[in-house]
Amino acid sequence: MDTILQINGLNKNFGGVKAIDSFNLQLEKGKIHGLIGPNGAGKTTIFNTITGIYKPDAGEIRFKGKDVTGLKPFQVAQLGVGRTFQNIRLFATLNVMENVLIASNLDITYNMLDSFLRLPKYKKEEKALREKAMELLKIVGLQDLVDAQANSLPYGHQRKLEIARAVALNPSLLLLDEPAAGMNKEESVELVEFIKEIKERFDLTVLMIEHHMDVVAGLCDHVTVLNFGKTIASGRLDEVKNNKMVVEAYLGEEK
Ligand SMILES: Nc1ncnc2c1ncn2[C@@H]1O[C@H](COP(=O)(O)OP(=O)(O)OP(=O)(O)O)[C@@H](O)[C@H]1O
Repeated sequence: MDTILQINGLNKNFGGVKAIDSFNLQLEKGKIHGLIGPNGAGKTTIFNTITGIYKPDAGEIRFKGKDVTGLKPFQVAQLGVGRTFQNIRLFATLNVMENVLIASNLDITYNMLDSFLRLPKYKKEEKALREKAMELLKIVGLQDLVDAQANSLPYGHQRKLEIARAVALNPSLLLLDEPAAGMNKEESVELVEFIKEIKERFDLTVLMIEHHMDVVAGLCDHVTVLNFGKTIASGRLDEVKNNKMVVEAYLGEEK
């Protein structure tokens, strides 16, 4: 197996709160892994630590074999880790195509002069970026809305646009923070198909935080269940969902 992300003994405290307590994870390339658990369990803190927003107090994060612990967010992104946020972060007043192109622009190799003189290198790369953006927008089903302002889109479309934007950066690992939040049943069924499609098409490995168990069941090969920063179970969803600690901590809340 080819491990893409390896986390060993990760700790993060906020004052007296152990937000992450001795967290370990081994994520194999091409898998979809779920992080689940009740509110405040430490899931988003794990994402923020992987992506360099927080420095861990202890532990190690290796991405594709490289130690990335404590790197800056832009360095982690450049190495191939893309993410979305729990609260959607789009450029609200830019249109759909512009939102995707802005992300793609982190990937360009032409320089200011190429761009100013509109030299062939600039034109060629711009064309390729637009084509990829359009392809992504087709997969998301937003191809007819390229000129629509991001904040005019319905919520479900904004979530999909945010994922398209993260994928435009060419990540190999995609972190999705509650992609189905606020979606109705029909939208979350569509989302499951959409995530499967982009995973195959762009050869992604996915780590996702999700509260909708139908979405987790539809996508995740494995899940890790957290409570108060600690891993209380891990395995396939059907294996862990009847675990006593899990039922008490989280799934029990839904019954
Ligand atoms: N920047 C911060 N400063 C202080 N405490 C924080 C900070 N970020 C998170 N925490 C605390 O760390 C713990 C874990 O929070 P975190 O947001 O990671 O949980 P979560 O599992 O993502 O929850 P949710 O499902 O509600 O998003 C909580 O007790 C939270 O209050």
